[in-house]
Amino acid sequence: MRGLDMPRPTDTAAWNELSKHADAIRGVQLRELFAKDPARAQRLVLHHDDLRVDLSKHRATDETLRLLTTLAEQCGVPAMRDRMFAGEPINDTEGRAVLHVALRNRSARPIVVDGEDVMPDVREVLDRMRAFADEVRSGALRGAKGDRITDVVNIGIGGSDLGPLMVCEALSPYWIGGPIRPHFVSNVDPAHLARTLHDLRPETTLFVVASKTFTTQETIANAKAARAWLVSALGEVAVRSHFVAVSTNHAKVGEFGIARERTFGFWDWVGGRYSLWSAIGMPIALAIGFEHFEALLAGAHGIDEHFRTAPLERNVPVVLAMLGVWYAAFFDAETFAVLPYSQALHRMPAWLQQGDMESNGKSVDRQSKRIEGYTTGPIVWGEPGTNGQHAFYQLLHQGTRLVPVDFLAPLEPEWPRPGTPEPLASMLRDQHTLLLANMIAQAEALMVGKSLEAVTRELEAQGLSKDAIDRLAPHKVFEGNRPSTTMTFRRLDPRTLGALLAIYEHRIFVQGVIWNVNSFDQWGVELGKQLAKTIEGELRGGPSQPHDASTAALVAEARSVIR
Ligand SMILES: O=P(O)(O)OC[C@H]1O[C@H](O)[C@H](O)[C@@H](O)[C@@H]1O
Repeated sequence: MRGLDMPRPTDTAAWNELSKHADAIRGVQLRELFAKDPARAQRLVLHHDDLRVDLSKHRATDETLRLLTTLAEQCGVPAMRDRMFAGEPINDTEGRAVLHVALRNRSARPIVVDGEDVMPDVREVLDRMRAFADEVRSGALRGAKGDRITDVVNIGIGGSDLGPLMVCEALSPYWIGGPIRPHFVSNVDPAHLARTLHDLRPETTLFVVASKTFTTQETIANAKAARAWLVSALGEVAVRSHFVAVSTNHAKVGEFGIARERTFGFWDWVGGRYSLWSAIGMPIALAIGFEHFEALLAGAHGIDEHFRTAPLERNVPVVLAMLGVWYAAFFDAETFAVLPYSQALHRMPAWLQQGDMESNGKSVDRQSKRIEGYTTGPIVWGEPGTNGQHAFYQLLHQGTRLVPVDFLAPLEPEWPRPGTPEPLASMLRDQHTLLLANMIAQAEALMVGKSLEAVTRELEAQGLSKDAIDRLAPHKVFEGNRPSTTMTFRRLDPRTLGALLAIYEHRIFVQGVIWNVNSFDQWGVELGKQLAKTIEGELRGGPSQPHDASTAALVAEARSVIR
């Protein structure tokens, strides 16, 4: 066995047992489990700080959870987790350590990569971020014409966009009315940049060019255009005071013209999709203030410690991961929906899509063999409640596919804020009550369903004929038995948000170990980038390249309209 070789899940004894157990449980209704054992509502709940994770509505018994924990052990989850924390190069196709946990390590524990503690460097960058964020927020550091900076535009894509964007949206009560408004430009579609700049003034705008590699086509194109916008208004000299960079590639940043003292670094052991905790979090620190950014880190660190030390059967990310494996392996679940009942978390599904699908969307295992006999990462999707209810919940309730879902909600509303006048304040509070009622009801409806008898009785009471009832009733039946996790917490503050996000990151990690894939490379994004370069050349008038007939026709059509 090579260093990182882990057993294929299907070769373990636990998988075999789970497979038999799944056959036995498939016909069991959650309603029956609750009727027989109401105490599961208390027993199958995990806690971390004020986070309550209700697992009782899963198609799982104590025996299921025991077997899933055994599978985690037999697949080497604890060993791999310890290797990650120990700074070993577990991203073996790129020969890199995986240490986003070091970025939020609030303890005095050193974290060593290649014999060197990385914590002093981490702390140094955090100190520089603090100093910079404080100076911009206080107005000590101003624009080229002496104006206060009021707007920060993050230019980045993928991991250099989704994390900070999602966090800034989630924590908007911490910046609305404050000194800095954050904006995010990611798409190479010029509309994204142009529309964002339309409402901004160059004198008061700071650009954060965020790119781990500083070679990403979209980011460099947007950064160059933003620079042209600034220079045409304020001259070349303004670039110094209106641009900062976040990157691991200092040489490329220098070529772009951003000085070293305006560059905030990170390291190749930070994966792009795990980087919001690094200097990639600069727009967060600028918008909400460094102390709140630190609270976010502290929340994530709390989960890191829990993940590292809690027994597997009480370990929140481990149990959540294993339930995901359970449905994918034995219930043909192809997707996984994240449904935050919190408008603030509306970009969380998008962030998680990159985190999960770029990490575990693989079909070759750690032994470089094509994966056979099981599926890997699910399709991740979701929208905030209650919007989703009026869009796709039909399929969740009555579709032919099983979709495990995570419901998430803060019990306290973020609005009204202090000072909101009545009667608006009580109306907003009341809306939050409606929001929670909907979430709890949806989880109940998915699980309990509605039987043919109940539907028939209802239709009879409405006076429908027997014929009409026979025709209509089956359409109104809800099978139920559809599983969900419900995660509730007191408030969506930076600390709780940090904890939530870290849970999902480690969930991805654990599933990657079970499925025996390297969750930390992303070769699957390369081919499209490579082909786009060739086609770009053709669209710009370069010689035609060999393509299939469909691609060649599209290239020809696009060429005919491009000036
Ligand atoms: O931060 P950058 O180097 O600009 O990379 C931005 C993104 O681009 C790539 O396509 C990767 O798939 C992502 O993992 C990454 O987050």
